[in-house]
Amino acid sequence: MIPNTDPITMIAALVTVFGVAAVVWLLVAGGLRESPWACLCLAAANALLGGSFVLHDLPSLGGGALQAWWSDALGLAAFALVRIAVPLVAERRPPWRLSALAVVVVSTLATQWAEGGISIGQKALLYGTMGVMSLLAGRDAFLLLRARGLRARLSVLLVTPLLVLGLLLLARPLEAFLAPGQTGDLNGGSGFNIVWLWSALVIALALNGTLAFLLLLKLMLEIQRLTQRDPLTDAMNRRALSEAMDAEHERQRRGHRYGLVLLDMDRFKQLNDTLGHAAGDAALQTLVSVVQPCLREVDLLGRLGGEEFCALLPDTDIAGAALVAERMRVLLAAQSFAWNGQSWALTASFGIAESSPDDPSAAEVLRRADQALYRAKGQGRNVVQAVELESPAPST
Ligand SMILES: Nc1nc2c(ncn2[C@@H]2O[C@H](COP(=O)(O)OP(=O)(O)OP(=O)(O)O)[C@@H](O)[C@H]2O)c(=O)[nH]1
Repeated sequence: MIPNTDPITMIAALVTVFGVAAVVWLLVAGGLRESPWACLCLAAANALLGGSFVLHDLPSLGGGALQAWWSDALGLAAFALVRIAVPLVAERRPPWRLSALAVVVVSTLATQWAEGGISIGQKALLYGTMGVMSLLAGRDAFLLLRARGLRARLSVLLVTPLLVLGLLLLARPLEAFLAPGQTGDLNGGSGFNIVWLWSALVIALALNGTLAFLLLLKLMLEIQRLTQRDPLTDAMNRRALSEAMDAEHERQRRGHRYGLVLLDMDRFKQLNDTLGHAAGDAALQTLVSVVQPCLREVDLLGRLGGEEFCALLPDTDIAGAALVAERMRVLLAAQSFAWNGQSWALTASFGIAESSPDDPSAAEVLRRADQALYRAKGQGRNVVQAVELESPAPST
């Protein structure tokens, strides 16, 4: 049951919520330094929404159509900012031109009407645009959450405040059209207005919560990336790859063999000494960009340290690993690498191994691949080598 509250009290509560949220977003923008533009947009959106309600309710301004129009225009600009903020959280280009155009066009058209009194058409245009912007922000947030790997149901749940708010905004002109003159202004204490204000209050809180969650999710994924990725090459780091190898070794108990391709850049120290450390870093990035496309989506590439990398190939035998390694070797040797006008032939040596049910752990498979790599280096580098599994001793 919705309590029968005085609309002025409800509006005061809404203004307080928007005011507090604006301050919190400002503090987050300044203190966290994460997605500052998105946070500033959200601070401004909350401030504008609060301002919109204050303007709506301040009798000292004399009321009238123009004051009401200003109040709605601030609300419109606030929704444009929410629409812009969602892609900004994901560091994507926001549709700011379209949103600004919508604000300018709709405000201009609405001013014309405001001069002759607020019409149902004006309401439909203003609230309709706000509602559509809220729905579009909800859609963008949904796509963002899905792209970050969240399940569809959870994503829908999280963006529900934006969608409900969109529908709530669309309900106002519809209600004005269905019952003209019945409810009119928000200050009127009609049942519809009270329900609308209560819903707006709850959704204002939920909306800010959703947007804060988007930011938190981004931070969590960033932390996860930092703990699992090598910062220079963006390949997996040694610990993450080793965990993936252990998991794959477990899967082997259910009959899934896997292959390893261990690769080590040739004469990397010489490259560093001749062209400099920065050139060495660029060469490592080039190596990853060349070998990564040789892998399937299920394969994983990790940097074990220095100029040594390892590719984990699930459901792959030694022949498959040899094919992948040879493709990598040929592509890398064909890659032209130059630093400050000086070209350098990039090559790598490869050691491959296939898991066996007799291997006690993934470390044993890696040890064989390392043996093979050592052999490849001994054979003059830029070659692929394998170490055959030792066949069990014949029983006597
Ligand atoms: N630029 C750069 N150099 C690194 C990095 N990590 C390790 N190194 C350097 O990589 C070099 C590795 O040298 P070595 O282990 O002798 O290997 P190599 O010169 O490639 O010799 P071979 O493997 O036998 O062909 C060392 O000079 C390290 O300082 C890095 O992240 N960036």
